[in-house]
Amino acid sequence: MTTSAELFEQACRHIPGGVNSPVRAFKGLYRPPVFMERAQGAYLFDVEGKRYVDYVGSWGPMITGHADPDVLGAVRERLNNGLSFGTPTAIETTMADLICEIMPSIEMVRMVNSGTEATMSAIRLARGFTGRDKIVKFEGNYHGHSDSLLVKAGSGALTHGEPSSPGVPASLADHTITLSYNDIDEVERCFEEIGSQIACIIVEPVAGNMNCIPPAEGFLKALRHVCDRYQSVLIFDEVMTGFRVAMGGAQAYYGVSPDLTCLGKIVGGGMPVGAFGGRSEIMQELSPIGPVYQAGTLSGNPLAMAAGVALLSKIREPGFHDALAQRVDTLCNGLESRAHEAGIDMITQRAGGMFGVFFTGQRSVENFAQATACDENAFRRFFSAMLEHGVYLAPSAYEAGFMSSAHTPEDLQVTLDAAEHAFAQMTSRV
Ligand SMILES: N[C@H](C=O)CCC(=O)O
Repeated sequence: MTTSAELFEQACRHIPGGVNSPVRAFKGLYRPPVFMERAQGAYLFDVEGKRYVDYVGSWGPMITGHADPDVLGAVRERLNNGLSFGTPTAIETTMADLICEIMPSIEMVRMVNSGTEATMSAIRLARGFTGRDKIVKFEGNYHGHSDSLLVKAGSGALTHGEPSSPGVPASLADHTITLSYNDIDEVERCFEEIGSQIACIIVEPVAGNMNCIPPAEGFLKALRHVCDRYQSVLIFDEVMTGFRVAMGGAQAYYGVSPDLTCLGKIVGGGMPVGAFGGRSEIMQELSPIGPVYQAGTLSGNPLAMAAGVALLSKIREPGFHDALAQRVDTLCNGLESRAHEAGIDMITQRAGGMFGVFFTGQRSVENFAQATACDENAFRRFFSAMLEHGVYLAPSAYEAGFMSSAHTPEDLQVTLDAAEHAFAQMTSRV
């Protein structure tokens, strides 16, 4: 049997850092990443045969668990027709209709291949529509790895200590204004000064790329008002939150409509898919009807559409998201009470089917400064102990956890038992 450590060594020969996305590398966790062999329901199975209860869910898409038979069946059914045609196909319209029905703020939508493409394209469209260059984003929000957006970013960039990446021209980064998440006064001050130059605000309506930070009361509404006042475009990056915090995404959950929405993860059912859409007036600026260019050889790929349509159709069932949130509550309440009993400063934050664990004595974590002030060492010890006890959490203190409908009460109990062991180990080493 080849171990994860051996596979990692082999991978590092020809793949930078041995991984195809940095967050997978377990950097700073004092051990090589675990190589997985297969996944089923709530579980991952590694190459050495060990089973893990999984709360990463491929970073979000696996909301009904891994290898969902309905999603696999939909892909199988299409497979023999061919992989990709580079022509329109009817299932792209099925997908567009479904998205527009589920998220009424989206009147027109275009499919792309990843969340990064979705946000990058939405920014270009907002700039083209308004004729302005400057964009506002928030510190610790991550919108993929395109140049304009890789400034003071969260996710892997933050995990690896480089929230702003070399390789982004300073002249381009100059157009990106980064403000503090949840600080509406700062947003208002910025717009009072240069509002007429700002094309858009892009925001994660729940900041899931610096752990899990819900919006402060009134924050999203205030962004809506500011954008209306200055005719800037409000973009919700719902790559993570879309179809997860509620079927209609964070915009339904918090009752605020953006002008444009970026989607990814669940919309592709586990295949590489993204989408961006919104008000027709803006979307009609896109080529071939408008002048803003955006394209993709594999965009709207029929297999990917089949997977996405099958998953979206399945999770529309009434009660699905309430049950998911209920599981998150059971898990988070259980973690908090066990940490409390062990005398460990730890809190959880939640939004529908996503959650975060913070090692802090604070009562809540609301922004980048507070998130980065949490005890990363405690997180590392917790992560390692949980892994040892068969629970796979995101290997970073800055990533949200994801629940699926495949997680059973027994899986949650296994997780809470593992946490009890982990907290005991942590206190015995302090
Ligand atoms: N937080 C990232 C995406 O949402 C994690 C996935 C990745 O960067 O590979």
